[in-house]
Amino acid sequence: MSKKIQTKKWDLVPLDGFPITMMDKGFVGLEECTDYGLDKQSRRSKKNKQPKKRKQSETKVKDKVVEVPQKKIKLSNGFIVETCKKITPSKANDVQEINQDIKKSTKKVKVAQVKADKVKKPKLGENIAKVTNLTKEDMLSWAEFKLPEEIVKALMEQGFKNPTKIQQLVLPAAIHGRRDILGAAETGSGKTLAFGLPILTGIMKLKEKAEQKGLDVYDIPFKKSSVKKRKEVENKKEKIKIGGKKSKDTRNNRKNNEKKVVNENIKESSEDGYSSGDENDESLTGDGVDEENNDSDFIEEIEVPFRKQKQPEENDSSDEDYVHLSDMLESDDLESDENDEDEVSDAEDDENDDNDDVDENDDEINNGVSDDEEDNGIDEVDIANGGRGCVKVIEDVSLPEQVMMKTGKPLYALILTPTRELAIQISRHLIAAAKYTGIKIATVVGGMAAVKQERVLASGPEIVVATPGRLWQLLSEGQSHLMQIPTVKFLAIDETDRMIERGHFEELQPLLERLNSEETHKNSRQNFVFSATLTMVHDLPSHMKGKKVTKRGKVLNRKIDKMTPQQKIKRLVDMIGMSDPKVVDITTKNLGAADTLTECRITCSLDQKDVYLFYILKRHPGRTIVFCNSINSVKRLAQILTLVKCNPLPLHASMPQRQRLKNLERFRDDVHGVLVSTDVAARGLDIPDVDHVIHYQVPRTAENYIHRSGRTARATKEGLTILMMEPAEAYTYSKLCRTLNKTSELPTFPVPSYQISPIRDIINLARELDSLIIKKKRLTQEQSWRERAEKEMDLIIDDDDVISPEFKSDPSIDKALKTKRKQLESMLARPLFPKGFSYKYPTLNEPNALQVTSDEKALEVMKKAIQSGELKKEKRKGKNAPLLKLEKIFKNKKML
Ligand SMILES: Nc1ncnc2c1ncn2[C@@H]1O[C@H](COP(=O)(O)OP(=O)(O)OP(=O)(O)O)[C@@H](O)[C@H]1O
Repeated sequence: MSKKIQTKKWDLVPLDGFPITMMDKGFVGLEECTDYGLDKQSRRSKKNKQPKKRKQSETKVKDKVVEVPQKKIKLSNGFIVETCKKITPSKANDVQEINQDIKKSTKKVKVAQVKADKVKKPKLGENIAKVTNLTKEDMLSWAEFKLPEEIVKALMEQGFKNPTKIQQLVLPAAIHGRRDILGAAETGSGKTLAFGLPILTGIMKLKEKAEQKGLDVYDIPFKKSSVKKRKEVENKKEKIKIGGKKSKDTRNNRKNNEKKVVNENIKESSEDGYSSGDENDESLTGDGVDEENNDSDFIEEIEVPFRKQKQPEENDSSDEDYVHLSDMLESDDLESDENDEDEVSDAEDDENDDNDDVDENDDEINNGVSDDEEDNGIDEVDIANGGRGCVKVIEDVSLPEQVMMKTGKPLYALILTPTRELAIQISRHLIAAAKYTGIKIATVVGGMAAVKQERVLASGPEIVVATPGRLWQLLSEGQSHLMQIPTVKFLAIDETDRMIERGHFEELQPLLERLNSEETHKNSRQNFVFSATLTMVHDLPSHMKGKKVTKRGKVLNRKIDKMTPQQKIKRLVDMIGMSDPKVVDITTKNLGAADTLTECRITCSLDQKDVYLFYILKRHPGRTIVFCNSINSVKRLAQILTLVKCNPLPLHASMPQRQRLKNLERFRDDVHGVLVSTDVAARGLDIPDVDHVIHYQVPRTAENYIHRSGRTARATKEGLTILMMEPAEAYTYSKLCRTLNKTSELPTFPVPSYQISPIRDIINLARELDSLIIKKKRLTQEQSWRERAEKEMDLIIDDDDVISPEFKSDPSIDKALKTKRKQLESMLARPLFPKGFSYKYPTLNEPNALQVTSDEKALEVMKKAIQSGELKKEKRKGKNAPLLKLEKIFKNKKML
């Protein structure tokens, strides 16, 4: 044994159970080296160059070890046996531990850093922290709504100096009038806070009232002033009828009295529209003492400028034909209820069949990819969650017995949305506004752990923002906080038209039944119904019109009419249980699209769509959403765009929820991000500064067109939407234009024809590569499936059935893949739009040359094109003017 080894510290290893035979051969014992001396200061090893900190901790360890070996016995066979009271832990291990400690601490620092980075990054729906220099004085335009200070402070921090138009019109009626609201305004106009602020304010006032009066919130008789006002007037009328005299004079007096009583009662009701039981009683017994009519808050709401004044230069009459919500609610259509039941349900059928019809059509337009999962609501199915998502057929579900739950933490408000992302976004918008109020908001959506959501619900949040599927699930399981749903004081349904579409949210009907199960609570609940497309109705599909031949060959004359907007709204009001809703409709002839949106189209063959899309993405980079009609189209397009290095972020309903949110956040953080999505992202998503929305396929409904397009041009910003259309989509396109009251076609986006050919080569190559990849994938899948099946079933395969090795990994495919990949890489490495390029070109869609500078935005290009188109029209008119004049003179002469 070398000297080196001898100097080491050795420890005895017990030999219990060791074979005796070995002992016979002179084997007496075993020792283990407990100290390799790696930490010795004298040694010139790299390990000696340890940071100070490490050395310190080592010395500490050293200090701890005081035991030294007591006896050393050298055995005849050369082994050394030594005894010691305590085993000194190896310093080598210490070093290791220390190293681990250091690693751990650096890891911790890194994790903390990553966490800090994450903290800095706002989540979806969170406002990117702006530094606003707003002061309290700047917020004066909010003063008239008497919002609580805490809310104004939060709005100030977000830089919301003024209310948006819809907020301006909704807040007085909602906060002071406590009216139900039917709100329609263009996309991106701030509808979320138009219902969010009254809800937050209402909750704060309710809490305050309960505290002041020492009442339980549950016990506050919660009357809507509008309902109360009507009842009071009716009561008074009744009283006067019984006891009043018939003379003219007294009738006049009575009229005056009536007026006074109304005013007085209104004055007596609390200013905020919430009343305690005492107040209510007092008001009913009021004798009509003369008082000044100084509180007209609840008598009439602020007049809403419903109709946009027609500009003299506007020569289309679309706004004339446009029926506003206010017109609808005043119309007789809404007042009659029973007679039009059948018509309504027929019209509903049509709406559904309309979709079916388009589906048939759509099979031709989805690039030949079959859309099994698609859509008609199926887009909402959460496959990862066992199909449990927004679409579920409710059959004989018995809910736990309805009991009036008093958990001590009332559920004040329920907000329903059609998609999970929207629910999350709304929650975050409300959380930001409620920052200083202490109001808690919970999000209940599918695709995420239900347990977590249950835990949050157990803490008793005042507001729940939910999608119908998960909400119904938790309610069915008897979640105690949700059992208070029938007593909620506020209900908001965002994107309501989508929510009530038949076949889309089967859970909504039973949910509404549950919400409306108690008449008193239903009547006192304040309802908010919002969408940009509340009034839009579709044309009947062709197969629904005219005659129908039954299976037995009988010819039926169908009397199916298109659902009127009035019927649609009436159905909605009835379904939700609204009473005397205040209508705020500020949509214009654009039918829900923002005024700042520039619309255009690209007409090309189906085969060319990818080419034109690639051109737009490369030539005009910017934050772009590409909408497809089906999940399969999204997958295919995302694959092609990945191959041509556009870094697309796919988004569709069969993706895991986490990935969906991640992709949305990545998209938000990338100024050149490309989101390829189904209509799951069409509604409500508020991603700032989206430059372009591209409809890769003509959307199935006009609503979808409006909502998809509304992802750009938000909150007064400008944006561009491009509709890509191939010949087979012409019918859907014309239907879309009809529903949108378009009197002229969408203008064409200018694309230079000669710039397209190199791009076409790239796309063709990418497609070839894509089909090779799919082929290879299929082969691999098939092979692994066979192998698994063989294993599982313990099959013995005939020689004939064995896959030949060259078929297993087709070398020709691999080779072709390699070459094509290389080819594509080199093509992509070349500049697509070389410098020095004049940018003067004849365009395919716009035959006249256009001046485009290299860094021009697509929006600018389009605006120029529209302008030059207008100019040309004017010119043409100008050119023909003398001729027309002559013709007129000639005609006049003839007449004479
Ligand atoms: N008073 C305000 N001042 C400035 N910005 C506001 C104000 N209110 C809301 N916003 C911002 O406007 C944007 C659009 O708001 P919101 O998402 O509520 O629009 P929306 O009308 O619901 O749109 P959509 O119809 O697409 O759902 C959001 O980024 C929001 O933060």
